[in-house]
Amino acid sequence: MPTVSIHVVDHPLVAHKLTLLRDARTATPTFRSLADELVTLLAYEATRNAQVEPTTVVTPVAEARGVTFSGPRHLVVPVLRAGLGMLDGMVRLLPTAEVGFLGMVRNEDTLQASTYATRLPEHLAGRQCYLLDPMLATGGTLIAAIRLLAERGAASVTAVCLLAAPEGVAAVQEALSGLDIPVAIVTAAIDERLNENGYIVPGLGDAGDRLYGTVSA
Ligand SMILES: O=P(O)(O)OC[C@H]1O[C@H](OP(=O)(O)OP(=O)(O)O)[C@H](O)[C@@H]1O
Ligand SMILES: O=c1cc[nH]c(=O)[nH]1
Ligand SMILES: [Mg+2]
Repeated sequence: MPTVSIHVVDHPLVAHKLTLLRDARTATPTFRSLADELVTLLAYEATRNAQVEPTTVVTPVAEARGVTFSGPRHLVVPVLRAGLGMLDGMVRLLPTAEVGFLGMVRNEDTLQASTYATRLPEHLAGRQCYLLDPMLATGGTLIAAIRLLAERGAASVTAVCLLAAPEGVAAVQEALSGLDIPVAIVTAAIDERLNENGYIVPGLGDAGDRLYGTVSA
């Protein structure tokens, strides 16, 4: 099995909301709501391999067999800034998860990602981790973020993205092929390509700017 698996969520609800999100006429308040709704839909797929163990509960009628999450608590890590717009949508489905933070920014001239803030547990042994970042463009940001979680002992990393570029997916697969933990990317779509500025085409523009109403220099 390849280290990095890719899951494109093929569902009319996802496609409909993604189309509205892409539209340049969609203003910040609606963009935020759509991103939030989309993440909750993607979270359903992203948590498919959540570890569970058998349990029993007593219904008003009889005992029922079921399952409950097992192992240490899930860790959800939004990559600031834009990933923060995905946090509520994710923890809506994983309310018991711990939340860590990674601040990363891509230099728009060199397209190199750098880390400016880290607030994560030191040791992640046995923990299933979920990284939130709406855009997988060159892949530099995601590669660095996944490596950091793996170095701290994460049992698995699932990246939830709204959009990915084929170049970024290939870069992540190549860079992380030697990693000894499962890595998954769950996305609403893989677009055509990157443009000369490292933006996803057709994409949705700058996710951070659209979420927070800022304008890039
Ligand atoms: O795959 P890459 O080429 O590394 O690019 C993707 C990164 O770029 C964007 O963040 P940005 O640097 O714009 O920071 P922001 O979230 O603060 O806007 C995006 O949210 C990703 O983190
Ligand atoms: O298309 C892109 C690429 C990187 N970051 C974004 O916000 N959008
Ligand atoms: Mg940005």
